[in-house]
Amino acid sequence: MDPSDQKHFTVVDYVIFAVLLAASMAIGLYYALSGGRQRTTQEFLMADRSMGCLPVSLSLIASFQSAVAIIGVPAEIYTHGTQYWFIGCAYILGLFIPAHVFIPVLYRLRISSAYQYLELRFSKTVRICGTLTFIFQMVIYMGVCVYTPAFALNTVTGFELWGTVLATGLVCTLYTTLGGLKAVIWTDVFQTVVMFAGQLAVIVVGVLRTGGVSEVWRKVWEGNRIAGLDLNPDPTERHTFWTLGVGGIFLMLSLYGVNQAQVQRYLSSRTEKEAVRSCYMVFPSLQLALALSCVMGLVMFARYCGEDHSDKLGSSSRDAMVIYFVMDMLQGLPGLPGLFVACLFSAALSTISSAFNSLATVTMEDLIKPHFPAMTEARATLLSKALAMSYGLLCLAMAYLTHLMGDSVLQVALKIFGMVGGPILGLFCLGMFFPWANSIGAVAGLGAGLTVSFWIGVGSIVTRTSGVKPLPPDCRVALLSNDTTAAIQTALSDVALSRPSGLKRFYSLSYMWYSGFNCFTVILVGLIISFMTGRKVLTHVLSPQRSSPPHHKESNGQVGTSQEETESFLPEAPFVEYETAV
Ligand SMILES: O=C(O)CCCC[C@@H]1SC[C@@H]2NC(=O)N[C@@H]21
Ligand code: NA
Repeated sequence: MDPSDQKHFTVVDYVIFAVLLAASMAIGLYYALSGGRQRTTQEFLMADRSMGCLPVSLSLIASFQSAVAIIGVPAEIYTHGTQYWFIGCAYILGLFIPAHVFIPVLYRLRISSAYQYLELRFSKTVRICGTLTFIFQMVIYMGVCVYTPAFALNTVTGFELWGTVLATGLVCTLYTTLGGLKAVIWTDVFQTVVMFAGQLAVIVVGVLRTGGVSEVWRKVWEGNRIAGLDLNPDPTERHTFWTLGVGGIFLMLSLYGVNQAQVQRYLSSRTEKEAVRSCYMVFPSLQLALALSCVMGLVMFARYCGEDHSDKLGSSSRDAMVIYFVMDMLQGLPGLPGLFVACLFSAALSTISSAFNSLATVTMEDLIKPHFPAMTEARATLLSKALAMSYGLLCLAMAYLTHLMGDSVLQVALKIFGMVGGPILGLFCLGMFFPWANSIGAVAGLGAGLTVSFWIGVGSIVTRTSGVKPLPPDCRVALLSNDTTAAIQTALSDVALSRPSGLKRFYSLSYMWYSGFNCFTVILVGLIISFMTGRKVLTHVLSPQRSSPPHHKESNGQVGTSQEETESFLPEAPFVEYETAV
């Protein structure tokens, strides 16, 4: 991109960005110096289980609404139209099921790591497998989240790339390490507000500069960006109501039902009711977040009518074009470009800090504490902080790796969730809904699920055949009579989608089905292996009906549940050993 076209920042913009980092830092310091001063893991990792539903719900949004969505969704809408908006239909069951199935089971166990459930239900091995899979998923996802805003900004504005990544990563690591989960949740609240404000500013200015609402509507309507209800049942069709509205439910369950970052927020709520309420409160905010990013894509389309600006942006993807659009809109309005940069980094920081903290929690609870039961609270807290710091640095390394991935960032993130989050969801479903599943079946199921998911995922990258054709690129085309446009569309679609067959068809499964498909693979294989290896029938499973396990008052008034108390809560009924199936 030639320097003359680069959009520059005024001093005000840099100041606003610095204020964002400073405010986040201040919140971190406040929680490092107040309350219990982060001296126990209960406080550092679980916020003393004292949180209310408002901060928890905003923090739940912030955890999986990163710069990837802020940049990737408008690029998606600009290129392919509003079909993606139907993922909003998945939020209904995608939040209702976590609120009434996953939260009751996990909250009553008074655990810190979601994967402790897997040991209680299956075995320590299954727990370790779940934890390692989660760590793998979040480390890659973190890299994408750190890299996205820095790369996009650098392409368009010359904003110092690695300096930004470093500044963001270090500030985030610091306040997460100093202030623990309380700081992470309250910075999430602050950053979510900044995130919405930034997107709203771009939309308002964009609409005003593109001739007003009616003009924008006319252009997006004639640019056939307003998608109808596409009920095409073909699972290889990238975005349809089924892949987004139904496949998206499994994506949501893998994130809002069993992902440690979200489970930890439910567990940090002061009561189970608060946790359920926070889950309900996510719904409107998530719909708002989705609407803002979709509308931003529509305004961008109305502004550029699908023209290709690669001459200005060089080879960079549509993602970078979103930043180009924002700078084009906000140029000359001092402070607004800075607000949008703050919005972008708020989205990134709030996701990364949640990832650090949840990674430190599971590493501590699942991988370290079981081997050092006698470790003192002080040492455990110090170690947790060291872990948060080291994950922070690892994340910077992952950012560089992202540099090497292709694809639109939204697609990369959603594929990661589908490929890795899907099998973990399958593991929890196997445990909660299938009493006759046993540990061997669980491990085998997870292994099969991950194998199949990477087979499809890698296969789809290698055989990138049906590269989805964007809709007609230009408004002018759309201004033709509808049947001409339809004729062009048909011609395009016939040529583009040379119907893949056999294995190629398998590879071209929509990535929005990865979560559901992999979840079912784990369950299916898990059940088959369980039947083959002799069934242990649980007379009752850890289900919502059960009362909470016994717990005792610690000396400092804290409520705790010791390991033996949890075990006493376990289905103590004797396992019934069946003859191994012939
Ligand atoms: O924004 C990201 O970091 C990842 C992309 C969005 C992840 C999923 S999509 C469904 C749900 N809605 C969100 O805003 N985030 C999650
Ligand atoms: Na975020």
